[in-house]
Amino acid sequence: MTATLLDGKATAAEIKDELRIRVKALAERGIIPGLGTVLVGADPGSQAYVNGKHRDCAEVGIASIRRELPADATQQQVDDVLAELNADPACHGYIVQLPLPAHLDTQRVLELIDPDKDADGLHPVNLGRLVLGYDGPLPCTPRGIVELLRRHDVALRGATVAVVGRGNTVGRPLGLLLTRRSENATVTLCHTGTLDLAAHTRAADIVIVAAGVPGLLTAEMINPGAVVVDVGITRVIGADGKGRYTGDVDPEVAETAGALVPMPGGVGPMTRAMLLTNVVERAERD
Ligand SMILES: Nc1nc2c(c(=O)[nH]1)N[C@@H](CN(C=O)c1ccc(C(=O)N[C@@H](CCC(=O)O)C(=O)O)cc1)CN2
Repeated sequence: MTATLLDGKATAAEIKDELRIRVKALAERGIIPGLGTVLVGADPGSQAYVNGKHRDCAEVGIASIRRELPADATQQQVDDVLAELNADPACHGYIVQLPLPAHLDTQRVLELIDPDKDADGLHPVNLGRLVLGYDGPLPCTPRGIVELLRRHDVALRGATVAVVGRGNTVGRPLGLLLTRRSENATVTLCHTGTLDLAAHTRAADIVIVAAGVPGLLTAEMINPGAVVVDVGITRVIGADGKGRYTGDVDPEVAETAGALVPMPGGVGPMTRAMLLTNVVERAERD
């Protein structure tokens, strides 16, 4: 391996240390930040992610508010839980764990979250604020990627960045974030309709892959020395019959890249740290 690994787990731990201090300062003002989670169904992956969020809260002193509904919950039951959290003064921000069961209307659910309590930054009002360059909670994964690169001195100003994937949670908001005046990167947003993906990734200083296609980015597709960020996380069944998570970046990329944000241990822990940051920032505005 030649690439320097940019360790998201260690950076997230640093951020949690900083948040612990800010949470203590809030406590002195009589404010305890509260994060709510809404989990519908019993998908083991989603359960593990929600459990992780509550472990993180306990680590930094944020209060946890958990709401769980069965997989066959009606839209009305979900709407009622959101109305309850919107009205709860102890809840500074909350998330609805995605994906939701197919019979539920994800767009409606995201729109019912009070934009002021939108810890994930995925409400249309907050994504609109991002488009317009206004302040607001930022989506956690894009924010985590930018923060990780910043803390590892990866220059964005003037850099060319290929973002692969145009989803609403990562690719599209990431493109917006990277092209803000404060970041000033030049972004090419690639997607399934892109004709020559490798031509775009090869031309980039930084390649960020959030396509959900295991091994999509191979070593021949990058400029030697490029910075590569693996956002993919797909559950696959290995040759041993056991399930495991795999990223969008082929392992051989580590021989050609200058730096690599790996999966696991890269973007995932940063996503969790940014969720806590969004909640603390919201509580600091009280
Ligand atoms: N409402 C939301 N739903 C979902 C989001 C989200 O940001 N908001 N993102 C993903 C799931 N997710 C958080 O919810 C998440 C996924 C993975 C990780 C993580 O730390 N992964 C590890 C590897 C896997 C593991 O060891 O379990 C890593 O990258 O090191 C954190 C959060 C979809 N749903």
